[in-house]
Amino acid sequence: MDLKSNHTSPVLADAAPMNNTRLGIHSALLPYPHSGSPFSPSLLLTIPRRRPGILDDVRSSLFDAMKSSSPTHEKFAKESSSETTLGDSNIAYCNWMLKYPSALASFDQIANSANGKRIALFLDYDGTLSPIVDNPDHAFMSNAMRAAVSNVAKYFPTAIISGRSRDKVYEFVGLTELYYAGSHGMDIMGPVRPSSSDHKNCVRSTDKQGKEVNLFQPASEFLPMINEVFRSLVEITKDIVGAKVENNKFCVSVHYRNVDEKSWTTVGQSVERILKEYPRLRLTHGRKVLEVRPVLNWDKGKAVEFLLESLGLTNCDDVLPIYVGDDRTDEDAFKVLREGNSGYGIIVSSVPKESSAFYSLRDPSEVMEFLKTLVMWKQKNTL
Ligand SMILES: O=P(O)(O)OC[C@H]1O[C@H](O[C@H]2O[C@H](CO)[C@@H](O)[C@H](O)[C@H]2O)[C@H](O)[C@@H](O)[C@@H]1O
Repeated sequence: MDLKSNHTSPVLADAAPMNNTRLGIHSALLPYPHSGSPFSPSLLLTIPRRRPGILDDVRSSLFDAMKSSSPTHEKFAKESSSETTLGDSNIAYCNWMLKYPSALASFDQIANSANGKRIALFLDYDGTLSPIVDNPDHAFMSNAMRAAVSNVAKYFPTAIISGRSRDKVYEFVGLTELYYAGSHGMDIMGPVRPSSSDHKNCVRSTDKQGKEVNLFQPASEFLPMINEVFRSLVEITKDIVGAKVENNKFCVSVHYRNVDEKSWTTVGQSVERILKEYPRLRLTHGRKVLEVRPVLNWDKGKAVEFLLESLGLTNCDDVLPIYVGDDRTDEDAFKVLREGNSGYGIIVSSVPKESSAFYSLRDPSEVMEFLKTLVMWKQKNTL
């Protein structure tokens, strides 16, 4: 089966991909050119194509997007002023915290909102539970963090929602008492609920312990395409020193953290060249990573809604979902909670960045403190 077709670039402008999309059915965006799509129409996204003849703009905007995907302290200091010092960037961070207060310093406020409510906890993995490291295969979480997550899960339903493949993130976390969503929410293993079995692409399955679970994989039809594009991306980037392609099952990551900055454009253009042949795939940006994923109206925000529904926690006034994450893909979840006025997003960042979150934490060690504080608060309140 030919998985490709010649359409113009599927690359989305980076800033706010979802704002540039229109929901609805579009036959050209079906994963395969056949009728009777397995997708619910509302899961299909249409994406505006770029005008031809603006290649230079495209190149520089791609490079800018790649550059800004994971700002460092030094970069932020340089951008703030020509004579900045570390003190200035601290001031900028403190100013930023006026808008996104520390979830630790504001814990009493969070606890007040949580009084009499059931907290549901959603945690991103990379940069949230584990520090960002150069080698994605070595992004291990500490035993102390594992213990903190395990403890918090004793009191609140807890799910990990990651861009990694579900198997990989489970391998890193290794806790059976959690729910896991991999591939940016396109691969969810959650509790069995009669309501969620109504969803298309939802099947009963068993987890590694033999427990009955619901498996939701809205992008399952894309699997052959993703595997094919993974191989092409490995091939096209094989001579770029430091580039690494990771197969995350329903999406592919092309890492450029270890690539010399002079070659970042080459990485970006190589990915764009491959994606030109796959109009049903799109490109988004993460932390020094380009993420190739299906054109599907499904993201971490939808995954949160799906899990809440599976847990029987939808439309309940006494539920407070809390989502902790560091990446642009976590913004979809922050938005769902903010727009629904239903819970709190907590952004993990040591530099100021615009976010739909309510609170902030500086790094994974503060995330661990926050999880421990939640447990202590719950224990105190259940005595
Ligand atoms: O949703 P997440 O759990 O945050 O996953 C997002 C991506 O995380 C990983 O990449 C990032 O972390 C790596 C390890 O610290 C780092 O080397 C890389 O530069 C970061 O982008 C993961 O490897 C990707 O596949 C995930 O999509």
